[in-house]
Amino acid sequence: MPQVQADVLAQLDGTLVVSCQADSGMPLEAPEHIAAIARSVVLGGAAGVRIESAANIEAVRRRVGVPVIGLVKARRPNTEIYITPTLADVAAVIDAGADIVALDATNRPRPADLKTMFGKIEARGRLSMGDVSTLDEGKRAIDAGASVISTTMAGYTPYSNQQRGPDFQLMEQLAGAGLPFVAEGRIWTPQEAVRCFELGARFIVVGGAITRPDAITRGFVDQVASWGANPQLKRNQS
Ligand SMILES: CC(=O)N[C@H](C=O)[C@@H](O)[C@H](O)[C@H](O)COP(=O)(O)O
Repeated sequence: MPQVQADVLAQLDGTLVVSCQADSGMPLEAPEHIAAIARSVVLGGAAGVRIESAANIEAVRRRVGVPVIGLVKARRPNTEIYITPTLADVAAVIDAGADIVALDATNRPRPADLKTMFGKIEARGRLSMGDVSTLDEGKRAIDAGASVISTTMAGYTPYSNQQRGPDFQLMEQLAGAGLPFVAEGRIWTPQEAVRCFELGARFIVVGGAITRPDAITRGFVDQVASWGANPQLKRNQS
Protein backbone atom coordinates (compact mmCIF):
# COMPACT_ATOMS: atom_id res chain seq x y z
CA MET A 1 0.00 0.00 0.00
CA PRO A 2 1.51 3.40 -0.98
CA GLN A 3 2.51 5.64 1.95
CA VAL A 4 -0.18 8.28 1.38
CA GLN A 5 -2.93 5.67 1.55
CA ALA A 6 -1.37 3.93 4.57
CA ASP A 7 -1.30 7.34 6.26
CA VAL A 8 -5.04 7.82 5.72
CA LEU A 9 -5.79 4.49 7.39
CA ALA A 10 -3.34 5.20 10.21
CA GLN A 11 -5.04 8.57 10.71
CA LEU A 12 -8.34 6.78 11.28
CA ASP A 13 -7.01 4.11 13.65
CA GLY A 14 -8.75 4.26 17.02
CA THR A 15 -11.19 6.97 15.95
CA LEU A 16 -14.87 7.61 15.40
CA VAL A 17 -16.03 8.07 11.81
CA VAL A 18 -19.55 9.39 11.41
CA SER A 19 -21.82 8.34 8.58
CA CYS A 20 -23.84 11.36 7.43
CA GLN A 21 -26.66 10.01 5.31
CA ALA A 22 -30.29 10.90 4.79
CA ASP A 23 -32.76 8.49 3.28
CA SER A 24 -34.41 9.48 0.03
CA GLY A 25 -37.25 11.93 0.64
CA MET A 26 -36.03 12.95 4.11
CA PRO A 27 -35.69 16.71 4.86
CA LEU A 28 -31.89 16.49 5.29
CA GLU A 29 -31.34 14.87 1.89
CA ALA A 30 -29.87 17.96 0.13
CA PRO A 31 -26.07 18.22 -0.24
CA GLU A 32 -25.89 21.51 1.70
CA HIS A 33 -27.61 19.83 4.66
CA ILE A 34 -25.35 16.77 4.52
CA ALA A 35 -22.32 19.07 4.32
CA ALA A 36 -23.55 21.01 7.36
CA ILE A 37 -24.00 17.77 9.30
CA ALA A 38 -20.51 16.66 8.24
CA ARG A 39 -18.99 19.91 9.43
CA SER A 40 -20.87 19.60 12.72
CA VAL A 41 -19.68 16.06 13.44
CA VAL A 42 -16.10 17.02 12.63
CA LEU A 43 -16.40 19.90 15.12
CA GLY A 44 -17.62 17.29 17.61
CA GLY A 45 -14.58 15.07 17.12
CA ALA A 46 -15.31 12.79 14.16
CA ALA A 47 -12.01 11.87 12.49
CA GLY A 48 -13.69 10.97 9.20
CA VAL A 49 -17.07 10.92 7.52
CA ARG A 50 -18.94 8.37 5.44
CA ILE A 51 -20.98 10.00 2.68
CA GLU A 52 -23.45 8.68 0.12
CA SER A 53 -23.79 9.97 -3.47
CA ALA A 54 -21.45 11.92 -5.72
CA ALA A 55 -23.22 15.24 -5.11
CA ASN A 56 -22.97 14.85 -1.34
CA ILE A 57 -19.33 13.74 -1.49
CA GLU A 58 -18.46 16.82 -3.58
CA ALA A 59 -20.28 19.14 -1.19
CA VAL A 60 -18.67 17.58 1.90
CA ARG A 61 -15.20 17.41 0.31
CA ARG A 62 -15.27 21.19 -0.15
CA ARG A 63 -16.13 21.81 3.51
CA VAL A 64 -14.21 19.30 5.65
CA GLY A 65 -10.55 18.34 5.83
CA VAL A 66 -10.93 14.84 7.27
CA PRO A 67 -10.88 11.64 5.18
CA VAL A 68 -14.11 10.99 3.28
CA ILE A 69 -15.40 7.45 2.84
CA GLY A 70 -17.63 7.61 -0.22
CA LEU A 71 -20.29 5.33 -1.61
CA VAL A 72 -23.22 5.33 -3.97
CA LYS A 73 -26.45 3.60 -3.06
CA ALA A 74 -28.06 2.45 -6.29
CA ARG A 75 -30.32 -0.35 -7.38
CA ARG A 76 -28.98 -1.99 -10.57
CA PRO A 77 -30.55 -4.80 -12.67
CA ASN A 78 -29.98 -8.44 -11.68
CA THR A 79 -28.29 -7.84 -8.33
CA GLU A 80 -29.27 -7.36 -4.70
CA ILE A 81 -26.11 -5.33 -4.18
CA TYR A 82 -26.79 -1.62 -3.76
CA ILE A 83 -23.68 -0.11 -2.14
CA THR A 84 -21.42 1.06 -5.00
CA PRO A 85 -22.48 -1.91 -7.16
CA THR A 86 -20.74 -1.17 -10.48
CA LEU A 87 -17.38 0.00 -11.82
CA ALA A 88 -19.10 3.17 -13.04
CA ASP A 89 -20.28 3.81 -9.47
CA VAL A 90 -16.70 3.35 -8.22
CA ALA A 91 -15.50 5.92 -10.77
CA ALA A 92 -18.23 8.38 -9.74
CA VAL A 93 -17.27 8.11 -6.05
CA ILE A 94 -13.59 8.65 -6.85
CA ASP A 95 -14.27 11.55 -9.24
CA ALA A 96 -16.37 13.20 -6.52
CA GLY A 97 -13.32 13.26 -4.24
CA ALA A 98 -13.59 10.32 -1.82
CA ASP A 99 -10.40 9.11 -0.13
CA ILE A 100 -11.85 5.66 0.57
CA VAL A 101 -14.41 3.90 -1.61
CA ALA A 102 -16.90 1.72 0.25
CA LEU A 103 -18.60 -1.06 -1.65
CA ASP A 104 -20.71 -4.11 -0.90
CA ALA A 105 -18.34 -7.09 -0.75
CA THR A 106 -20.95 -9.70 0.14
CA ASN A 107 -20.95 -13.03 -1.61
CA ARG A 108 -23.92 -12.43 -3.89
CA PRO A 109 -24.24 -12.08 -7.66
CA ARG A 110 -22.60 -8.78 -8.62
CA PRO A 111 -22.12 -6.74 -11.80
CA ALA A 112 -18.30 -6.80 -11.53
CA ASP A 113 -16.03 -9.16 -9.61
CA LEU A 114 -14.45 -7.92 -6.42
CA LYS A 115 -10.85 -8.23 -7.59
CA THR A 116 -11.55 -5.97 -10.56
CA MET A 117 -13.35 -3.42 -8.37
CA PHE A 118 -10.67 -3.25 -5.68
CA GLY A 119 -7.98 -3.21 -8.42
CA LYS A 120 -9.60 -0.22 -10.10
CA ILE A 121 -9.76 1.67 -6.79
CA GLU A 122 -6.11 0.94 -6.05
CA ALA A 123 -5.08 1.96 -9.57
CA ARG A 124 -6.71 5.36 -8.96
CA GLY A 125 -4.68 5.77 -5.76
CA ARG A 126 -7.58 5.38 -3.31
CA LEU A 127 -8.32 3.00 -0.48
CA SER A 128 -11.18 0.52 -0.53
CA MET A 129 -13.55 -0.60 2.20
CA GLY A 130 -15.32 -3.92 1.65
CA ASP A 131 -18.71 -3.98 3.40
CA VAL A 132 -19.29 -7.59 4.50
CA SER A 133 -21.80 -9.60 6.55
CA THR A 134 -19.88 -12.78 7.46
CA LEU A 135 -16.37 -14.01 8.26
CA ASP A 136 -16.15 -15.84 4.93
CA GLU A 137 -16.99 -12.63 3.06
CA GLY A 138 -14.36 -10.79 5.08
CA LYS A 139 -11.69 -13.31 4.08
CA ARG A 140 -12.71 -13.18 0.41
CA ALA A 141 -12.71 -9.38 0.37
CA ILE A 142 -9.21 -9.17 1.84
CA ASP A 143 -8.00 -11.87 -0.59
CA ALA A 144 -9.53 -9.86 -3.45
CA GLY A 145 -7.57 -6.77 -2.41
CA ALA A 146 -9.75 -4.72 -0.04
CA SER A 147 -7.70 -2.22 1.97
CA VAL A 148 -9.97 -2.82 4.94
CA ILE A 149 -13.28 -4.55 5.63
CA SER A 150 -16.29 -3.33 7.55
CA THR A 151 -19.15 -5.15 9.31
CA THR A 152 -21.63 -2.83 7.56
CA MET A 153 -23.72 -5.56 5.94
CA ALA A 154 -24.04 -7.85 9.00
CA GLY A 155 -27.76 -8.34 9.55
CA TYR A 156 -28.61 -6.99 6.10
CA THR A 157 -28.08 -10.21 4.14
CA PRO A 158 -30.59 -13.03 4.72
CA TYR A 159 -27.85 -15.49 5.75
CA SER A 160 -26.03 -13.29 8.32
CA ASN A 161 -26.83 -12.87 12.04
CA GLN A 162 -30.10 -10.94 12.38
CA GLN A 163 -29.98 -8.80 15.50
CA ARG A 164 -30.86 -5.38 16.87
CA GLY A 165 -27.38 -4.37 18.03
CA PRO A 166 -23.86 -4.48 16.55
CA ASP A 167 -22.61 -7.90 15.41
CA PHE A 168 -19.99 -8.47 18.12
CA GLN A 169 -19.77 -12.15 17.22
CA LEU A 170 -18.64 -11.30 13.69
CA MET A 171 -16.10 -8.84 15.09
CA GLU A 172 -14.67 -11.59 17.31
CA GLN A 173 -14.43 -13.91 14.33
CA LEU A 174 -12.72 -11.30 12.12
CA ALA A 175 -10.25 -10.47 14.89
CA GLY A 176 -9.62 -14.19 15.49
CA ALA A 177 -8.80 -14.61 11.79
CA GLY A 178 -6.36 -11.68 11.95
CA LEU A 179 -8.36 -9.56 9.50
CA PRO A 180 -8.21 -5.75 9.82
CA PHE A 181 -11.80 -4.65 10.31
CA VAL A 182 -13.94 -1.61 10.89
CA ALA A 183 -16.99 -1.89 13.16
CA GLU A 184 -20.13 -0.47 11.55
CA GLY A 185 -23.85 -1.05 11.83
CA ARG A 186 -26.30 -0.40 14.66
CA ILE A 187 -23.74 1.06 17.09
CA TRP A 188 -26.03 3.25 19.22
CA THR A 189 -24.22 3.73 22.54
CA PRO A 190 -20.72 4.71 23.69
CA GLN A 191 -20.60 1.39 25.59
CA GLU A 192 -21.12 -0.51 22.35
CA ALA A 193 -18.43 1.62 20.71
CA VAL A 194 -15.94 0.74 23.46
CA ARG A 195 -16.77 -2.96 23.05
CA CYS A 196 -16.01 -2.72 19.30
CA PHE A 197 -12.55 -1.32 20.06
CA GLU A 198 -11.98 -4.00 22.73
CA LEU A 199 -12.75 -6.60 20.09
CA GLY A 200 -10.08 -5.12 17.83
CA ALA A 201 -11.85 -2.71 15.48
CA ARG A 202 -9.42 -0.35 13.74
CA PHE A 203 -12.04 2.39 13.84
CA ILE A 204 -15.78 2.59 14.17
CA VAL A 205 -18.46 4.09 11.93
CA VAL A 206 -21.61 5.40 13.58
CA GLY A 207 -24.55 6.68 11.55
CA GLY A 208 -28.12 6.77 12.79
CA ALA A 209 -27.29 7.30 16.47
CA ILE A 210 -25.71 10.65 15.58
CA THR A 211 -27.05 11.82 12.24
CA ARG A 212 -30.63 10.62 11.81
CA PRO A 213 -32.79 12.98 13.91
CA ASP A 214 -35.96 11.10 13.02
CA ALA A 215 -34.61 7.80 14.37
CA ILE A 216 -33.05 9.48 17.42
CA THR A 217 -36.32 11.22 18.25
CA ARG A 218 -38.30 8.01 17.79
CA GLY A 219 -35.95 6.18 20.16
CA PHE A 220 -36.20 8.99 22.71
CA VAL A 221 -39.98 9.00 22.61
CA ASP A 222 -40.15 5.20 22.81
CA GLN A 223 -37.88 5.13 25.88
CA VAL A 224 -39.76 7.84 27.73
CA ALA A 225 -42.99 5.99 27.09
CA SER A 226 -41.62 2.54 27.99
CA TRP A 227 -40.03 3.72 31.28
CA GLY A 228 -43.47 4.72 32.44
CA ALA A 229 -42.49 8.28 33.34
CA ASN A 230 -45.10 9.49 30.95
CA PRO A 231 -46.95 6.62 29.34
CA GLN A 232 -49.32 9.15 27.83
CA LEU A 233 -46.52 10.94 25.94
CA LYS A 234 -48.26 12.36 22.94
CA ARG A 235 -46.62 11.78 19.58
CA ASN A 236 -46.92 14.14 16.71
CA GLN A 237 -48.79 12.15 14.10
CA SER A 238 -48.12 14.45 11.14
C1 LIG B 1 -26.78 -1.54 5.53
C2 LIG B 1 -26.57 -0.19 4.92
O1 LIG B 1 -27.08 0.09 3.86
N1 LIG B 1 -25.76 0.67 5.60
C3 LIG B 1 -25.50 1.99 5.12
C4 LIG B 1 -24.13 2.12 4.68
O2 LIG B 1 -23.59 3.09 4.28
C5 LIG B 1 -26.02 3.11 6.00
O3 LIG B 1 -27.42 3.17 5.77
C6 LIG B 1 -25.80 3.02 7.53
O4 LIG B 1 -26.40 4.14 8.11
C7 LIG B 1 -24.33 2.99 7.94
O5 LIG B 1 -23.80 1.73 7.63
C8 LIG B 1 -24.09 3.23 9.44
O6 LIG B 1 -24.84 2.33 10.19
P1 LIG B 1 -25.80 2.83 11.38
O7 LIG B 1 -26.67 3.91 10.80
O8 LIG B 1 -26.58 1.59 11.79
O9 LIG B 1 -24.90 3.32 12.49
